[in-house]
Amino acid sequence: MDNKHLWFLNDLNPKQKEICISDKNLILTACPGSGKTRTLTYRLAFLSTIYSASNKLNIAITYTNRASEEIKSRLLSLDIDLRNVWGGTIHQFCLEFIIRPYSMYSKRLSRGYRIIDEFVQNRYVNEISKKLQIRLGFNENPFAYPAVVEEYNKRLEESKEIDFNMILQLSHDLLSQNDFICKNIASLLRTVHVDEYQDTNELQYQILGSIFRENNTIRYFFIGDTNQAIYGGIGGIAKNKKELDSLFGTDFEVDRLDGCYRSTQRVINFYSKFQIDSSIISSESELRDMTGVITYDRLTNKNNISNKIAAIIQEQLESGVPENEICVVAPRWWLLYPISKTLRELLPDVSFDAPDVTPIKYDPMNVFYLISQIKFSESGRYSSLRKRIAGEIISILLNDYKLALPDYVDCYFVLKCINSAKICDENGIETFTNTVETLMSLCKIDMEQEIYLKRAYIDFLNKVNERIDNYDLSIDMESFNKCFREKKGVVINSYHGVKGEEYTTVIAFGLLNGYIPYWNLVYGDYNKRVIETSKLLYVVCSRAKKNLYLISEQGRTTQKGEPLTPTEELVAGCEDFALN
Ligand SMILES: Nc1ncnc2c1ncn2[C@@H]1O[C@H](COP(=O)(O)OP(=O)(O)OP(=O)(O)O)[C@@H](O)[C@H]1O
Repeated sequence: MDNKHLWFLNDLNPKQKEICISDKNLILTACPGSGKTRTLTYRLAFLSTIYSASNKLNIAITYTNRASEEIKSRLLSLDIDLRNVWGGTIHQFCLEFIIRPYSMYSKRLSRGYRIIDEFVQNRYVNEISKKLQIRLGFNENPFAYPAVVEEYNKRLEESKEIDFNMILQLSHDLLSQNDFICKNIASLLRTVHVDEYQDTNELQYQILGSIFRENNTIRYFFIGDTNQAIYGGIGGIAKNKKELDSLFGTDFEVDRLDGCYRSTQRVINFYSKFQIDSSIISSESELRDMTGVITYDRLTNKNNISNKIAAIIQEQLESGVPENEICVVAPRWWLLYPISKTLRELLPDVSFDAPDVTPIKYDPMNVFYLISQIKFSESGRYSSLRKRIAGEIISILLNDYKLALPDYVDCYFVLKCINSAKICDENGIETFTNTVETLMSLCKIDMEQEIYLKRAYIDFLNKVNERIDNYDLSIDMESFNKCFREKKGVVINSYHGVKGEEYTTVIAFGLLNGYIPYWNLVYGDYNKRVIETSKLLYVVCSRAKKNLYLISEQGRTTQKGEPLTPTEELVAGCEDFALN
């Protein structure tokens, strides 16, 4: 391969480059900002370039859709052909490579299935608990009751439904009972990269291991940071070399990246106080020696929090920080929604990339969500994305619902049907129902006969109507278009949602016992509490390049009216640090 095609490798430091072109099975650990994502992206670019004539796939499994979209857009900006690159979450991998192509080998899936979302799951669980006369307490997990689990599973099986978690279990079952499936999938792959591997759960490791054992020429890369393992509560584990060697039946190399290209040394020194496996991190950033701002505010009252944050944003913008380099974070979405609204009112000239309460909730595995995404997003733009979504709609109708579609139905046909459906400016729901009816009729699908598809449609409409009622939303087209509009500006997101991202200025509020750590840890094992809380603080604070504004606001209370107090681990971390 001519070196000029690999020009992008010059953007890496020698260690990153060595890892990028390595042909070993590797566990790569590194501190925040050390270039894990950059190295992973460039490795995909490298593999795609040197094996451009091969169909074998280079897989990147990411924790979130946002992360995989980020990697794909970085690859596109490097002008890399994405044909032999696949990126997505482990659930998407299982659906695309295991469940859809091999559902006929599963008793549970062979007659068709639909994936239910949280809305339907909650409805079922509430109905079942009521029927079984179980009164659920605040925050109580209904699945802790075996009778609920039994009834719930029975109900899903009867109605040919599966939930999100079952995707993994059913994939695992398909692989463990059918060696040929593992072999077939293994023959398609060249490399598998698992980003944020510290958040991988046991079942996910087993799925990946069983594919690898059928073809040990696949190269596996596990990339992560154990200090950022914030999903331990839902089963995330960073397996060590010995465990991975034994599961994959191979010899993994362990390597690490050092140096942080993101933050000032001062920010690093601050967040290092929350490190679990202590190691010294040096700044390699151009900002290295800058002082920036690190403050901790325990005096602002919750009623004044929007004014306080608006003033910080204003000051940052005036000092030249661009909008998209400022981020406001909180531990819970319900804390963020009201702030987004008031910040927009207080700063009408500023754009926000903020959570909006919209009629349609993100649910990319639902065929009706995908139909609405095409109908309500701008039609002239992102033609390759729209084509991909149309392909996904066909795949769900064929594979999940087991429908027979006429031969002429392809991506272009689906797009044409959806685009041609009548728009009703004052009524997004009517526009949506027109669209579904047009598409189904032109694809010769009789919804009255397809009861499972019909049920999914009704559930989708019910959810939209419920959101409109609960949040008092408008039903005009603008309200629906807003669901899919690309957002730009000051980012407003949750602590977990900003993992992997970076901003010049991070403003974090809601740093209170009960929110971080959450109640289950406040009353649980003390050591566990300290570890989990420190990891979350580490993740949040390490997003900042230069400025960090931390706020434990006053005036918030428990449901019983007890005042919430500042997060203890943060108070201790700030004690001997020279704050501004
Ligand atoms: N060799 C390098 N030279 C210059 N900048 C770099 C280099 N490597 C990484 N960076 C920059 O450092 C920043 C952090 O990189 P990246 O996001 O890949 O880190 P990370 O290890 O994935 O961080 P985190 O663990 O927090 O997600 C990015 O802005 C990236 O472009």
